[in-house]
Amino acid sequence: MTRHELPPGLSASAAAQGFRFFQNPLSFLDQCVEQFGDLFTIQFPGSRKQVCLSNPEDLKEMYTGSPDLLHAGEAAGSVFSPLTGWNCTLTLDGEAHARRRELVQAPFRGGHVERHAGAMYAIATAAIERWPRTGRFPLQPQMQDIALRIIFRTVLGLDDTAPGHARFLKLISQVASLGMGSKMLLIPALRWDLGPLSPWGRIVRIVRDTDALLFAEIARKRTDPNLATAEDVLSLLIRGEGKDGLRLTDQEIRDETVALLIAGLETTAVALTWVAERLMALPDVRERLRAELEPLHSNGELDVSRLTALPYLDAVLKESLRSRSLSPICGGRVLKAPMRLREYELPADTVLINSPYLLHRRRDLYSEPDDFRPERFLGSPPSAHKWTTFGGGNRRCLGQKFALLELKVVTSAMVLQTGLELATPRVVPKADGIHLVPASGLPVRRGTCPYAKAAAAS
Ligand code: HEM
Repeated sequence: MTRHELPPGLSASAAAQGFRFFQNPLSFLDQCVEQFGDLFTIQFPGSRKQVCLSNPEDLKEMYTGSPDLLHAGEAAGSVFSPLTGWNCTLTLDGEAHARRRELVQAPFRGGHVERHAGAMYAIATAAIERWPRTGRFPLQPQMQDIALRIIFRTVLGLDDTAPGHARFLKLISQVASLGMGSKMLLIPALRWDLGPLSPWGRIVRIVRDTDALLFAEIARKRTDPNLATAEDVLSLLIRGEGKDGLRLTDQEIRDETVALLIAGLETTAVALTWVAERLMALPDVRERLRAELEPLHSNGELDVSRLTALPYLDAVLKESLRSRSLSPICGGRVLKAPMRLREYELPADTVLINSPYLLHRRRDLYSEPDDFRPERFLGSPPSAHKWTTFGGGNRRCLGQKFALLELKVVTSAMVLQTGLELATPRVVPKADGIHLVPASGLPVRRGTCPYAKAAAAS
């Protein structure tokens, strides 16, 4: 029997659900799954009803369904459009999305991405050198700094020698953290520009200032004699040509760049922090990883071109991304027509969301899910709808290859260069905007590192 009905959900008001979710998203989701099973409905203030999926069969339907029925751009745009606009890969849908994605994906394909490995390694090793030698310090801001400098260099083609680089770095880090952290983006009713001191007014001005720098950089690059050979993403977007022969306008390049900053900066920084946490908490894993890296490391130099071939490093990262989900929920799709899912006929305008947190902890998919076991992924890559860190289907993360390379390079630099130790007995995840981050920024201290000693002695 077909029913036009949503799966069950909490009877609390949207405001109460929103409050509880932002207080503690994990216990909110745990309670829902315990009460209703792996398909339930939630609602937050000012937003549509959301059906939360964490079963691989349901996720397959969502990720492989028709892009005309399932609008991911509309879902993303309802949150991010104040920063990105509605005309970029992240917020477009249908044919326009497919055409744009083809163009913007080119710099993130194999071949292009690997060329950034050397720069990523140089940035990571220089940053690690600057970490405090004594005492406790929070690791998360350090990882944010590395991810920021990597994106500045590889996406914008800029480094510390660029005029005004410090202000540019500050602004893009503010835009990226707004994208991931601001409740005003998640709750449109809070968006009131009451001047530069009001919370939304501040955001509007940060975006305006960043735009001025981005447009100036696009104009500079267009006349740069090195444009034809430059490998940074911005230059490739300027040079890029779609199948229809069309090129991106300055406004479109600006929107795509902001979308890449929002999608790619905080995500990678948080992932790096959790990988570091796992390695500090699990010395056996760390030592096995160090042994795998050793043959690639001589005279203080690492052969980064061989990192992508290391099976244990790859498995450690995938297991870290499984066991420490960056976002409790992600990947919204707005239904443009009713959709059948199990015994439900979901009405148009419902939003489907994925909970990687719930999916990646399913006992029927991952035995003893609380254990950290990279071996799960050794020789058997994660299957599409059972491991959804990067989403799926036609909206799968466009920067996945880039992100995994960055995780591999920075993690290797960290394992080889430092003997980092946890400076807190218990690491608790806490919600920060749409991300789960270690509480207190993950306090750490430097310990001893055999490789650092060898380098100092030689
Ligand atoms: C560990 C790091 C990262 C994680 C976990 C991550 C995760 C995701 C997820 C879950 C989605 C939504 C997919 C869906 O709805 O099916 C997404 C989309 C996207 N990501 Fe990433 N991401 C990461 C890094 C990056 C980086 C480094 C970039 C680029 C610099 C990037 C660019 C994008 C873009 C442009 C989209 C939108 C794709 C589209 O709608 O067609 N991401 N990412």
